[in-house]
Amino acid sequence: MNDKELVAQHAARKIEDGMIVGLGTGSTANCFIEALAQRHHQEGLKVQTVSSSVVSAIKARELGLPLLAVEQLKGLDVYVDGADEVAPDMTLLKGRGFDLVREKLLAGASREFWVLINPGKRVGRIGERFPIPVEVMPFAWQLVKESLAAIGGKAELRQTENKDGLVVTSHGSLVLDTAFAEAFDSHTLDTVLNGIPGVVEHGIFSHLTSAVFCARDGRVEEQSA
Ligand SMILES: O=C[C@H](O)[C@H](O)[C@H](O)COP(=O)(O)O
Repeated sequence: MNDKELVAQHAARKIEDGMIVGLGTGSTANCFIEALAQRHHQEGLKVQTVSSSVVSAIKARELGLPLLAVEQLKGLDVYVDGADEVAPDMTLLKGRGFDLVREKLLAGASREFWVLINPGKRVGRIGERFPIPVEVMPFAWQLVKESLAAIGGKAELRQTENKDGLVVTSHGSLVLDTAFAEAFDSHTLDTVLNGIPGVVEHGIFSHLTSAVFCARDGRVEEQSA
């Protein structure tokens, strides 16, 4: 069993009968969906799920997990997802994929948010390895880019892998990947980004994480808020 499967199974074992479970997006979240489906089928665990992306919804449906639409939700018990960076205070950077808006919506609406990682995701500060993904309304990208420059951010529109077009998120936004030359306080930047007109969402997840489960040397370490 690899680290992603190990940490996914650890999280899936904590799910209880009757819970509404949010499914994240990405390779680690995929392992969790598989582990949860296994418990649902083998142990008769009764859960309802809601997905942060079309990809996760398709996977959940294929594996026979009961799936709710986000529109039906008034809240959920736990949201389980991976992350790109995790700071010591459990602030996250997410959004290397295309599903940032629904990911943050579900994380914020959930009673608990569990983040599944390996030690390679830990950083001293947010933005250490990746630029900050900022989702923008397509017509606003140039003006938002100027606003980001005014606070010290160098923003580039995210291109498709083979550089023949722009990435469009599942929400229909463009992404400005924004690097800051100077170290910044992630909570302050979170607030500042939230206040820029034309910004739909961004990848800093502050004060949302309840627990980080980290697979290391065949064991899972837990860090709780
Ligand atoms: O938008 C992407 C998500 O934030 C993912 O959860 C994140 O990129 C981690 O993905 P993975 O588990 O594949 O490393």
